[in-house]
Amino acid sequence: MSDFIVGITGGIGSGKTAVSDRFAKLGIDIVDADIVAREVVAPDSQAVAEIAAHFGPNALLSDGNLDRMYLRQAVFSSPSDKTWLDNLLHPLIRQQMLTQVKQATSAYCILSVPLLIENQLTSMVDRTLVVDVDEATQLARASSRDLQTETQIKNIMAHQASRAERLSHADDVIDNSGPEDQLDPQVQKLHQLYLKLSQVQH
Ligand SMILES: CC(C)(COP(=O)(O)OP(=O)(O)OC[C@H]1O[C@@H](n2cnc3c(N)ncnc32)[C@H](O)[C@@H]1O)[C@@H](O)C(=O)NCCC(=O)NCCS
Ligand SMILES: Nc1ncnc2c1ncn2[C@@H]1O[C@H](COP(=O)(O)OP(=O)(O)OP(=O)(O)O)[C@@H](O)[C@H]1O
Repeated sequence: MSDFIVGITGGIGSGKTAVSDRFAKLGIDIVDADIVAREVVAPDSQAVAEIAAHFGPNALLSDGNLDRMYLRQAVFSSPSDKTWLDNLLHPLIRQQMLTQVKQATSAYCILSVPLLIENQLTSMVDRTLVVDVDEATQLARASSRDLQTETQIKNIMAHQASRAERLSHADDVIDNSGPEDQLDPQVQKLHQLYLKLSQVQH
């Protein structure tokens, strides 16, 4: 198991995946909460059965997978449904992230979690790295990627920590306001730092 865990966080569309892909290229093991969140709702899982019972058959596609568009619409317009889904999934996601972190073997490992601050998960990590862009950039990038309207993205952002709140928890910050290749030197620099810190930890 890697002894040193770096948590990456950032709002929707901030560039967490673009950053963690670069650490992965350097040989660092990545545990990604968005991927884990999909694993815990595999077709035929207990969680999917509970979701179908709560939201009705429209919440599932004919192949047994979640209808993610339907659910996104449902939970981000109904606080009680969002709380219900979060209460079901967040403990499962947390458990599965812990299992995957234990399997990591690289010098340090990365835990990428959109809701690291919101769900008070900073105690799971040794260091918090925030991927930072302004809200207008988040909106533009997330809406062009996900084919969601800016109103939908704004609504999701309203359920996440503010930029200032997130930055107040940061040990390190990556500025992703420029073109993607400006991430490379920032990731390289932090990689060297994390290699050093993980050695001190031993
Ligand atoms: C509602 C669902 C089905 C919509 O699926 P969809 O494919 O449209 O979104 P996806 O999972 O790719 O999430 C995209 C982004 O939305 C944001 N987001 C997702 N869920 C939440 C949430 N409960 N609260 C705040 N932001 C959220 C995150 O920034 C995330 O990166 C899905 O987001 C979900 O299962 N959410 C509950 C689990 C969760 O909290 N996941 C995110 C962090 S672990
Ligand atoms: N510096 C950049 N310049 C232009 N586009 C970018 C940049 N960084 C990321 N993107 C694009 O913006 C979108 C969001 O980036 P990415 O998926 O890495 O964010 P994320 O934080 O993982 O998002 P989410 O939390 O929504 O999953 C993607 O389509 C990505 O290709």
